Amino acid sequence: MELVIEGLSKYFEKKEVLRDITFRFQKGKIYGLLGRNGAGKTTLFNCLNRDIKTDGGDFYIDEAGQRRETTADDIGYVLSTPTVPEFLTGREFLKFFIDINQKNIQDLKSIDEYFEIINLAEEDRDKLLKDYSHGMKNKMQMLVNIIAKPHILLLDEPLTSLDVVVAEEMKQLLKTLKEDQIIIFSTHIMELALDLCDEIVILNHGKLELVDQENLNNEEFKNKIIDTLREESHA
Ligand SMILES: Nc1ncnc2c1ncn2[C@@H]1O[C@H](COP(=O)(O)OP(=O)(O)OP(=O)(O)O)[C@@H](O)[C@H]1O
Repeated sequence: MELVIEGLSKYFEKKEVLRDITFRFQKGKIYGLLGRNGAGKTTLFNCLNRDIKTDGGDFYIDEAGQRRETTADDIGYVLSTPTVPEFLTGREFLKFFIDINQKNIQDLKSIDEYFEIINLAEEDRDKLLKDYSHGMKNKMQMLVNIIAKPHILLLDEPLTSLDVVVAEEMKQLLKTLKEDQIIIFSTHIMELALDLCDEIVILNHGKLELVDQENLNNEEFKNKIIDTLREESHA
């Protein structure tokens, strides 16, 4: 399975944020999406999630040469600012999510087993989501996406608010998920991208560009990424 983007463009008034983007993302890989502030990473995710309209181009799923449109079920989107129904407890939210998605969930587990995946303390499971910390809400968002296992997982700066232990657990979890999914992960943290991702993709001048790792060691690769990102500031 591949997510194919062809000639995608997006303007905000006269500002061209995404410029004729063409790229193929492959199943089984975690892609680190790097770009400077305002480069258009969130805009790209919003387009792929159909939250905003594109101004040109197309994207679709290619399954063994068969082209099909993406559906809402294909895509999971974890926002940097988590949005959860604040009036529900963690347990009520999970139960509701599982109830409405039951037919699509493989290997259904108990609610508490799901909480164990994200190491949410027992005392927090019956608290209202409005009283969860930013990191805890983020973990809940990650968890529903882990349960639903969409074909394409878009993660917009998801680990930034997690403490080091949880971030490490999430990284390991993402590595186990990637086999069946395309994971696109935007981050400003270069070490995280290098550590977690199979490919590094830079959003530069409104275009997506794969950074070829060749035989570079981590330090050289890092410098190459910074050089590419720096070039944009002179554009
Ligand atoms: N709804 C909108 N209306 C007008 N301009 C917008 C809108 N959304 C985003 N932009 C502009 O599009 C550009 C890209 O923004 P976007 O949020 O996609 O960047 P980003 O790469 O995610 O940035 P960051 O890393 O800082 O989060 C910015 O110049 C931003 O001001």
